[in-house]
Amino acid sequence: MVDYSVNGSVAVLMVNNPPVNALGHAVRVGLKTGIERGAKDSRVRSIIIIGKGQTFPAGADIREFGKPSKEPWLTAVGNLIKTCSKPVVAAIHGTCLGGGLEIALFSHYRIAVSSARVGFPEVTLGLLPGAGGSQRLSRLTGLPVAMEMISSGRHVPARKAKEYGIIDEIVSGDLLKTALKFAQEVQSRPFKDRCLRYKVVPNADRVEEYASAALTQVKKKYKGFEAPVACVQAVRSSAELSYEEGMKRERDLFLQLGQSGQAKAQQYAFFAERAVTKWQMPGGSYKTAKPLPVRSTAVIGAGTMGSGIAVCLLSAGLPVYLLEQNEKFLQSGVKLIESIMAGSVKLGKVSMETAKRAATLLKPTLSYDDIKDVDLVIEAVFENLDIKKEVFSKLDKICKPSAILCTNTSTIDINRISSATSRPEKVVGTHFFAPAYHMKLLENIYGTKTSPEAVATVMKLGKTINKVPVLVKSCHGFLANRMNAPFSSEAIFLVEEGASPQEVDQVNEDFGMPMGPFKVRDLSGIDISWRINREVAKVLGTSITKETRFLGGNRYCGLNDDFYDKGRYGRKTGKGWYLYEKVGGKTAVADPEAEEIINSYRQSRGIVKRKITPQEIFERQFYSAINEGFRILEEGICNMPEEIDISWIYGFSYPKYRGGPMFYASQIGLQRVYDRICHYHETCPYSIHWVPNRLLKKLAENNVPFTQWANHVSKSKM
Ligand SMILES: CC(C)(COP(=O)(O)OP(=O)(O)OC[C@H]1O[C@@H](n2cnc3c(N)ncnc32)[C@H](O)[C@@H]1OP(=O)(O)O)[C@@H](O)C(=O)NCCC(=O)NCCSC(=O)CC(=O)CCCCCCCCCCCCC(=O)O
Ligand SMILES: NC(=O)C1=CN([C@@H]2O[C@H](COP(=O)(O)OP(=O)(O)OC[C@H]3O[C@@H](n4cnc5c(N)ncnc54)[C@H](O)[C@@H]3O)[C@@H](O)[C@H]2O)C=CC1
Repeated sequence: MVDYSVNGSVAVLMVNNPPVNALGHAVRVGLKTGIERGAKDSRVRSIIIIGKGQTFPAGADIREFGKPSKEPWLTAVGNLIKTCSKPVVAAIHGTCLGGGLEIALFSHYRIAVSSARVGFPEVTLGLLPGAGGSQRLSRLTGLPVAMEMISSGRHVPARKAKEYGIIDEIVSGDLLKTALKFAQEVQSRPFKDRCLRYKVVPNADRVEEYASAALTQVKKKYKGFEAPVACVQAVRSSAELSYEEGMKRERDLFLQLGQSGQAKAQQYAFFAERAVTKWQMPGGSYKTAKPLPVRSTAVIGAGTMGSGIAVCLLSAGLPVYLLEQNEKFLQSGVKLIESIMAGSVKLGKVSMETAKRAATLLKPTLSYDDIKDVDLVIEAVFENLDIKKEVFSKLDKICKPSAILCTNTSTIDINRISSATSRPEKVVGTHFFAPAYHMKLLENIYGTKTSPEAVATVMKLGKTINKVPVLVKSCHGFLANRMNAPFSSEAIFLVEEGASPQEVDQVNEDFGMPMGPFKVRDLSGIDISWRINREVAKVLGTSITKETRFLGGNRYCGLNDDFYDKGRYGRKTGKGWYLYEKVGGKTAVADPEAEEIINSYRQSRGIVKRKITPQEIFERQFYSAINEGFRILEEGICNMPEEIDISWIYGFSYPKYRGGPMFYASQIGLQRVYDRICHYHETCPYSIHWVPNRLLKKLAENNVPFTQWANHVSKSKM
């Protein structure tokens, strides 16, 4: 795990623990023995720590967290480095993160190649640097930088790290060779004063000012997360306490966070995000299918979603033909793209160069002839099967045979769309979430005839455009929207029965959702849900009228339709469930006119308003979604609960510190969740989504641990 060799007068400790050289127990033992050996070795006058392969250690081995800790701890290894009688040089490439940066900061010198990145990402795992990082970094960089770096987990490029004082020298050429030269040079220099613990924290007297600014910022930016606040407190203690006391404070905070549910959930989410990349479908998987190259693209429909999708592609440097049905819509799409880009530049999310390049890569058109040679097309026209079929039939005729034809439909079964083409194997769903340029989820959907090659192509595309792709099998609503349907319907039923949209939204926001379901409806457009409901009715061979109380045997509430009829489509019309300051406004306030629509809806149907508790609001929305999640697993729409949780985190901004709805259910206890679902099945019997799921029942009765749920999933997908 750590290879010891001597080159002239320099000992080289080469960490060899692929893929990221994580500081697991064996590596810590190896480093300890290596330093001890180097200190005793009479040939050796200085020591290098370096990573083999891709990277310097990228942190502790996260898989060891929560298990009984085994000595030596990282702090003990670090103390050996710090007090070593010979100078220790950390030679950095790749990612020097978390425990890796702790090791580097314990070392007497740090050199790095320019492509290296350093950081303390512990906060993203619900933790803080636990081996003294919060005490040492501030002594190097000063309090504001240390507070920002540690509470954000940001990876800092080597050059910036040099400006901050973290890196002593940026080097080029072969890292080991350069490090050997450097390590020889420093042998004659005094190095005891290089030990960071003896340094004074710069501007320590301004700690109150810095800490209060940092706390205000993190509470706003990372609302609900415990770790960022603790990170600021830990750094703060480096200025307020002695080094020893500061170390103790950091350790106490680390242990507190380590025991919190948030850390467990965030660490689960870390591995879940990686697990979903290992996709499988009948006839292929991430291991066997090869993606086709995507060098040029087209987006059909330049509305809300089409424009956002175009921005994603353009930002990744891909040329985009933007095709609309007429000049007016085309121009408004182009304007939308320009304004999204300008907004992203203003927020520092996109560089000016990227925005300028994007403008040259965008090719607005009204002609299908222009797109005949593109590698991949994404359709984002109205959510109407007939229109989509017409578009796909045209694409089939015009596009080159190898082109991948994608649809951004939010609900329609891919098989119904691909049936309009002669190449259903090339048709795949690429479902973006609104706003497409911001939300990270890309729900990729395969139909019965979609080829693994087409799937591999859109899974890779997802990574290229910086999304988190999750693969699901086609069904009505797919994974995310199918689960969201009961969640969202229950929100309306609750208002129908007596809650206000504000009360429902508040419960969701208190739980950690960034926006309640009514604010979300206003954002995505009440006209969109209106259209979706009509499509559902069409599939069911029926239609929706003022009298509709059941759709397909399921409870139906027409409140959304009343808002639609009044032209209240949400933000886009300046009013929906809320009132906005202007058309396209963002500030939602309660609107007496909306309340009036709700009241008259209730009156006209003889509904007597009742008081509904926050607990009932929470359970009816989240538990109905969880029940649907188990149905999705049971049917093999996805392979594992991680795919559901990641879809919620990146598609609906579900709070990562709760892990995702399925993980949350495992923490509540499946028996309790199952019992409450049975209760609502009795009290709200008119919704199919309350029929208690059999898989959930089985897992609850047998007390099956979360890690084994996937073994009970239908294998029809493989
Ligand atoms: C490094 C990356 C940026 C690389 O990204 P990429 O190339 O995209 O690869 P990935 O697909 O992400 O990863 C590849 C593969 O590697 C796995 N992996 C990655 N990182 C880790 C890891 N750190 N541990 C384990 N496994 C890892 C990943 O899962 C993939 O495998 P797969 O899942 O099978 O596909 C990127 O990977 C990345 O960002 N990684 C995480 C970096 C990170 O977060 N680092 C920080 C970790 S936390 C840390 O370092 C904290 C510490 O060091 C704490 C030390 C404190 C010790 C002191 C405690 C004091 C109290 C103890 C006292 C107790 C006793 C008492 O006194 O009572
Ligand atoms: N709005 C949302 O939150 C989300 C919507 N979706 C899906 O994305 C698709 C598009 O939705 P929005 O962008 O919201 O709709 P939109 O109404 O904002 O835009 C649709 C655009 O398609 C154009 N169009 C219609 N027929 C066309 C044709 N034959 N050829 C070329 N252009 C045509 C229209 O002129 C319009 O500009 C739908 O399938 C919807 O279900 C998916 C995820 C989220």
